[in-house]
Amino acid sequence: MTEKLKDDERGTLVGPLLATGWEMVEGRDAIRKTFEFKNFVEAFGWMTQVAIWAEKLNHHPEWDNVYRTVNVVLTTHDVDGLSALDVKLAGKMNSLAE
Ligand SMILES: C[C@H](O)[C@H](O)[C@H]1CNC2=NC(N)=NC(=O)C2=N1
Repeated sequence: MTEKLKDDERGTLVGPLLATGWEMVEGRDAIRKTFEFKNFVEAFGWMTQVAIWAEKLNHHPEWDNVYRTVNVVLTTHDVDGLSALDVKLAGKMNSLAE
């Protein structure tokens, strides 16, 4: 069963993500990041790869895409806050965008 991150876990698990452009969402227990790509095809290709991982993890982003920009919010709806799945998917998104 997925659990909401405990306070003492957040520094070690979410902290490193904040150093890579992720930030806390105001008023939500969620993280957000804007990814910029060379063009729409690159952006959509990345979204496609992420979508496959989201299905594999059964954990899905809240995202929108305008041309070469993808705005992403991650949170775990089942626990109404951040979980290890958000950390895992955020890390995967980062590595797929490198
Ligand atoms: C039924 C299905 O397993 C659940 O709705 C999964 C799907 N993907 C999900 N994605 C996210 N971000 N949070 C969830 O709680 C979640 N739950």
